[in-house]
Amino acid sequence: MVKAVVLGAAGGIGQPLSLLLKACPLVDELSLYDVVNTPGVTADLSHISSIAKITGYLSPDDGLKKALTGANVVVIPAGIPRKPGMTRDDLFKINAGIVRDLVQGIAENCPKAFILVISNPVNSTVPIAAEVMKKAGKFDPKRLFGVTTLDVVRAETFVQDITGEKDPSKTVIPVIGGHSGETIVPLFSLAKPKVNIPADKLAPLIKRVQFGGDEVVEAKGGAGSATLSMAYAGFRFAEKIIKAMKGEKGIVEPTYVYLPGVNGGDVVAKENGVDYFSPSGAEKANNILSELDDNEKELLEVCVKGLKGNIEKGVDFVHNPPPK
Ligand SMILES: NC(=O)C1=CN([C@@H]2O[C@H](COP(=O)(O)OP(=O)(O)OC[C@H]3O[C@@H](n4cnc5c(N)ncnc54)[C@H](O)[C@@H]3O)[C@@H](O)[C@H]2O)C=CC1
Ligand SMILES: O=C([O-])CC(=O)C(=O)O
Repeated sequence: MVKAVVLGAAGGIGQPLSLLLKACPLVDELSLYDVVNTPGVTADLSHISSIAKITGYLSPDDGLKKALTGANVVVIPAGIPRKPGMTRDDLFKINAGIVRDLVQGIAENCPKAFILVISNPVNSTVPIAAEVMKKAGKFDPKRLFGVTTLDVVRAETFVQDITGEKDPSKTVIPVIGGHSGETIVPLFSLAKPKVNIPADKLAPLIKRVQFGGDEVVEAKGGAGSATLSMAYAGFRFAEKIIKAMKGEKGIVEPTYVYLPGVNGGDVVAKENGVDYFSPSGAEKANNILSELDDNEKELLEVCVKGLKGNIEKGVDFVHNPPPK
């Protein structure tokens, strides 16, 4: 029995993500929660003739509790998106508190659920979620994920200009690190099947993956950031988690996790000097750092420097919250 919950379900990501989950035959029950507009989104999706039974709640009258009770997968796209000129870290002030409070709800109502954090800045909101779960004595690092799948999807898509591959999703590109600018490290040298990227095209390709989010933010001109591609990516990751829950083996997908608590993660943590990082797989933190080429090693150094500050900021927020 799979009960999936979307927190922030009425938003730009929340709506199409809820649509994909509603249509997914692996989901038995789907519960939506938002502070606005959940009844309308729920009524609309409820007319779709798929397996998932759908319910929707607003914040009053224990809405969060009702949505979360019995959940085993919770996806969180709640929070404000960027406008042109902003960094993801600029969202911290508002989104940190939103994620903290929603994860507190998870700790109280469905502590064993898999938690998939989409809300930015992911580099900090995942440590926030971990600290909230730790404080509640409910933290299981194998059940908390920062969703970085959009970076993988972008790497697959953008490299197609070079490979000419008909189906870009058939080229597997590990993307490690975090989820903002230079903390995103695509590893084109480890692409499967191998890709030959001309020297003059590699740096712009890497930059495009790292700053792909900005491309959408600029194009939307103040109306938000990636929503549809994010819903696709969020669903792709959620579906893999559901398949793993149902016993499927061999699933490999980069995702931002608390390394010391995941299989093989302690080695990756020690080598990088950071506790939160996206290694190359969710089920097992494959240590591929020794396989990087010299350029990728340099990118990784820059990544780790950026990540350290983002992680500390998230951890500190839970233990020393700013005055309300
Ligand atoms: N991880 C990733 O790769 C990506 C992350 N994002 C992030 O996802 C987040 C959401 O983006 P959009 O859907 O475009 O924003 P949006 O503004 O369209 O939707 C956010 C939704 O969250 C709801 N919300 C706000 N506070 C809430 C609370 N306390 N409880 C429940 N719901 C609450 C809002 O009412 C709204 O419906 C942003 O922080 C954005 O930066 C966006 C794209 C990619
Ligand atoms: O760029 C943003 O703010 C949204 C995001 O995380 C992305 O599209 O990768």
